[in-house]
Amino acid sequence: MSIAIDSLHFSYGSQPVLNGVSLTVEQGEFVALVGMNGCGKSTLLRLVAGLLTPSSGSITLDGDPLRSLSRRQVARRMAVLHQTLPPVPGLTVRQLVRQGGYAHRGPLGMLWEASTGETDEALALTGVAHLADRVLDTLSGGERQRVRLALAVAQNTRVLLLDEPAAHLDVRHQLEVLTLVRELRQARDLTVVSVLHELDHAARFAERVVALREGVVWADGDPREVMTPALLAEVFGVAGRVVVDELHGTPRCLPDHALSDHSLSDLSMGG
Ligand SMILES: Nc1ncnc2c1ncn2[C@@H]1O[C@H](COP(=O)(O)OP(=O)(O)OP(=O)(O)O)[C@@H](O)[C@H]1O
Repeated sequence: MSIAIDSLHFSYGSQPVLNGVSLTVEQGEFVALVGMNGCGKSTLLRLVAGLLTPSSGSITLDGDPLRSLSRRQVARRMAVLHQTLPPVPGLTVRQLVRQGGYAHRGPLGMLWEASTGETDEALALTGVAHLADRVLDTLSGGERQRVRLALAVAQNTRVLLLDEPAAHLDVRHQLEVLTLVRELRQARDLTVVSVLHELDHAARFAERVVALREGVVWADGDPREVMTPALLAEVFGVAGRVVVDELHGTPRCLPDHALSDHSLSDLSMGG
C-alpha cells in the first residue's frame, strides 16, 4: 500500500509543527523518519494514522483520501505502534493482543479484533508467547515494548507505522526487534514508516531516510547518500563524521560535539 503526503501543514493551537511536508512512500518500502526532538516526527505519524487532522494538505492511501476513510477502514489498512499500553487493570498480554482494537477504542468503537491464529502468530513472531498470560502492568519496559509490537502485528495490516520501536530495549533486543520488523516487512510485503532516533539503525534497517527540519522534509533518500556530516550539522546540530561500516556497507555516524548556537544560526540562514 502506498502513502502519498502532499503539502501537509499542522499546528497545535498557535504552534506550527509541520509547514508543508510532501512525501510519497511506495508499497513495500521501509522508511526511517529522523530529526531532532520536537521536530514533528510523531505528529507526522499520527496524521498519517488519521489520529490528527491536518490544517491543510492531503494524505492518500493507495490513492484514497485518508479523510474519506472511516476509522475502521483505516485500522484495516494501517497498524500503529502505540507509545503506551492501555491502563486496563488486570489485562493480560493475550487479551490485549487479541482485543487490541477493543482495548484502544472501547466497546462501542471497536476497530478490529485479531483471530486466535493471528494472536498466537503475533505473540510468537515478537517473542512474547511466554508472556501471554502475564498482566500488562507487571512487565518490564522492554517486554512492554515487544508487546506493543505484537499488538500492531496482530492487526494484520499492509502498513506498519512505528514510533521508536527500539525504545527502552537493550542492545540485543533493539537488534532483534528491528530485524523482526525487517523480516515481517519481507514476509508480509509490508510498507513500514518508522521513527528511529538511532541513526545507525536508520541506516542499517531502512532503505530510505527522511529527515525533518523546520516542519519540512529536509533530506530524503538512500541512507548511503543522505547520511553526511552536513546532515548531522543541519538536522541534528552536531559536528561529526560519517564512516562506512564495512560489514554491512551502511553509513555509521560518529557525532563529535554539539554545534554552538552561533554555528546553528549560520546554518539556518544558509538553508
Ligand atoms: N498534544 C500536543 N499539544 C501541544 N503540543 C504538542 C502536542 N504534541 C506534541 N506537541 C509539540 O509539537 C512539537 C512536535 O512534537 P512531536 O512529538 O511530533 O515531535 P518528535 O519529533 O516526535 O519529537 P521526539 O523526537 O522528542 O519524540 C513539539 O514541540 C511538541 O512539544
